[in-house]
Amino acid sequence: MTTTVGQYLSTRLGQIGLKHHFAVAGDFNLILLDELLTEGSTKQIYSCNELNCGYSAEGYGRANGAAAMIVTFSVGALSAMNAIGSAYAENVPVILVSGAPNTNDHGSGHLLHHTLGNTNYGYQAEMMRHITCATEVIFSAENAPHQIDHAIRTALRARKPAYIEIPCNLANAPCPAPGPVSSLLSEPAADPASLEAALEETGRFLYARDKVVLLVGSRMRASGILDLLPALADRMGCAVTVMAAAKGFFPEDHPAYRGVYWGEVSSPGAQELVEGADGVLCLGPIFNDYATVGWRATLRPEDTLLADLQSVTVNGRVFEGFSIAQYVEALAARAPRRAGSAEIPRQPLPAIPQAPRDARLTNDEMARQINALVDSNTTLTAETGDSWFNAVRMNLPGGAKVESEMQWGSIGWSVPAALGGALAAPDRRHVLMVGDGSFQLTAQEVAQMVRYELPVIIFLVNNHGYVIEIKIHDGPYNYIKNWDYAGLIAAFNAQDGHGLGLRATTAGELASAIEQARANTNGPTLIECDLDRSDCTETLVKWGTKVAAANGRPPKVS
Ligand SMILES: Cc1ncc(Cn2nnc(CCOP(=O)(O)OP(=O)(O)O)c2C)c(N)n1
Repeated sequence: MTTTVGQYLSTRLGQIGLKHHFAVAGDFNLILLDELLTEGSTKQIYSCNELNCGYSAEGYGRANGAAAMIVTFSVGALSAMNAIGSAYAENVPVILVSGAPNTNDHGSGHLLHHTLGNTNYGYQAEMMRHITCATEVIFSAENAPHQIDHAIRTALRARKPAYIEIPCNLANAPCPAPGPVSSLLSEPAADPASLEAALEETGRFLYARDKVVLLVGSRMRASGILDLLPALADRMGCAVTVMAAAKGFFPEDHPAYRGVYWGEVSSPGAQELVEGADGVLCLGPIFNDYATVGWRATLRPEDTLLADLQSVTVNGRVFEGFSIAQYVEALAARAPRRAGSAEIPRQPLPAIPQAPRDARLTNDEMARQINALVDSNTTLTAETGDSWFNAVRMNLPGGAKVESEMQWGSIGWSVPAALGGALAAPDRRHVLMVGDGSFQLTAQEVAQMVRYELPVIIFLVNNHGYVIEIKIHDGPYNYIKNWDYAGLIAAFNAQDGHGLGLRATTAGELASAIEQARANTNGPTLIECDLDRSDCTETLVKWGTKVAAANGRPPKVS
């Protein structure tokens, strides 16, 4: 029984749970795209460019567990690399598939279009090795199944992107048909001795302490066990905090929840709670410069247990040989009760008073009205910028989710990512907060939201410039050309669209726009929120000055 290389790939993508794949056509991938259409396991979704294609796949992978994208060689794949970098940094398994030159051209001395103008076609795969967990260049149809399975299996296990290169003359070449997909989906069993040793050392850490706090980090997105965390909290009876990049990873209506720990820009009481605890059990944290507010929010190593996706470090020992899912599942069944930290009451987030309807729109009023829109079935995507700080200060109902990109932080990510998330989870409400600066990088993907009739509610935060950069370090380079953002929708609709573009300059106009957005279920609603440039969150100002100081550290004199 045989199939073709492209249909083998298509079958596998459907078997691992994808319902869509993203693509931009190019002459090196057209036959491959045909094979995917013929096999039909996943719907082919088109993007305006390969960078947006990658961001959409990354956003889809966050909601769906994995994603795939098909681009053409060199001019397509190199454009997608920024998005694959995001998938790598944010632990999202995106399968990047690139069409490639005909196998007969290798070693022929032929110069090919779209290449660097020499006869070495291997540079793309070499570049991809640095930002993927597996890179497979297919040269024979017979070996293609093994290579495709290896790339997908590795991506799923490592929670990282993988790269597959398919020559244009092999996409419809016959190859062996696939065996059971279980060989791609099975997780390696835990090493019993290592897991037991880690749990025993964890017990010694916890029994020696009373005021222990759980701190949830953004790598937990890749763990697949966020729904297990309340059970662990209930078992231990301790307080739970989340890092900013993990906002929404623990239900905020759970009695143990105590807010976002982000150093001096934490939720009220969270910094004192975490830094005053005699033990912090960290799950999947990323302590980078932004998360530590310029290396100022650091925990005492001797009082920190660090549980990462494939290892646990505690009491000066490191344990591997199991996944964080296996570790947390076992811990939730045997951890000692450590309720001291939960005796400290939760401090509420400062309430934002409702502005009069005719008042000039402010950042606070915008955040208040967006927060009111977020319900238990909402996914809120927050772009790099003051949108991070607006998202972090919101009160989330249980079930609400927040997607951000605080490790990679590539502006423009959020617009295509919100499209991907909306495709992956059509039963949820999708709300996007994106600044004017970021929006200008990937704005055209709103046209694809119109095309695919995705009712994403977009809050375009027009504070007239790169305000996050202004707060870090100002200069003429932070001021951008203003657009008629609401007016863009008319261009994107182009006779056949259901997009809606609205502009809000007062509290009342915003309230009315949100009501219209709720009713617009056949396409995106872009609400341009016009703010004064000086109007941003206090936390952004405080955080920006500290990050600027960290960037400005003088070189060490040796
Ligand atoms: C691809 C990429 N290029 C440049 C940067 C640096 N950067 N980070 N944030 C910004 C400005 C963001 O401005 P907006 O989206 O308007 O956000 P806010 O004004 O802060 O609400 C830049 C220019 C970046 N983070 N990513």
